[in-house]
Amino acid sequence: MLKLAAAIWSTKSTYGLIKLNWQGDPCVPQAWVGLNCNYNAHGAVKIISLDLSYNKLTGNVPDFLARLDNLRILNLTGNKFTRPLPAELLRKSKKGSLWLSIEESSGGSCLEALIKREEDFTPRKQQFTFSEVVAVTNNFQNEIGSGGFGKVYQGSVENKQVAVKMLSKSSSQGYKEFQAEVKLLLKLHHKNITSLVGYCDDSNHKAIIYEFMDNGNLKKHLFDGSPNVLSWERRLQIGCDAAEG
Ligand SMILES: Nc1ncnc2c1ncn2[C@@H]1O[C@H](COP(=O)(O)OP(=O)(O)OP(=O)(O)O)[C@@H](O)[C@H]1O
Repeated sequence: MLKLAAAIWSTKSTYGLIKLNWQGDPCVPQAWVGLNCNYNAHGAVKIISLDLSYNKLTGNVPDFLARLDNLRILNLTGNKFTRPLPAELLRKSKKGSLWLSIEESSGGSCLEALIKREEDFTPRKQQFTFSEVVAVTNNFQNEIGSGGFGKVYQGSVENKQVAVKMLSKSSSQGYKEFQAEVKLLLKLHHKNITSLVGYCDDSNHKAIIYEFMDNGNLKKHLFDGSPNVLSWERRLQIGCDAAEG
């Protein structure tokens, strides 16, 4: 455990590959691991995901992995660990607080697994007709911005503020990107990712409806030209939160 912590500190990086000194197994002195971590208020490292896959690791899966409170994704696939796995790891995985991959046959990436898990939980109607979009935006009354897809309008769905992005025919991002964004957001939910409220995929009109984000465009708050520019600590935290999402 100590060696893992030391290795992580030495990278001074929140993402990447590090070399791990695997204690207690002379056959496998080092392993390449992918990790994603950030820091708590006291500067201590919090590991969110750990990818130990395909490192030919043997022996017991260390108990301390179950004590990493922030760990959400643990990929142990493609090793030769002794069974059973630590009971606490299995309990967390069963409870849903940890995505654990151990079998090669389970296949797929962590992202695919997370999406799969969401698919099991979220079947609800999110498709809107164009006339519903017209009603949601009060006939496109309030344009709040424009981006890669086209114009963005403010609206409301069931008394909740929403932002409606209309895919314009001249947009730099086409129907493929539109479909990819909708498909992904339908399945993926994370506190740091703006959630999808719905979409419209009529033959002539395409729209994506998101939850409304107050306080304007983040870009304005991040750059020095802003009158209320945020502190560097705050900006770094926002960067880490966005990357986590
Ligand atoms: N969910 C939202 N809540 C509030 N305002 C939003 C929301 N989404 C977009 N906007 C507004 O619309 C503007 C354009 O957003 P949009 O995401 O289309 O452009 P972008 O940031 O250039 O991204 P991209 O090029 O990937 O589409 C934003 O700057 C913002 O003012």
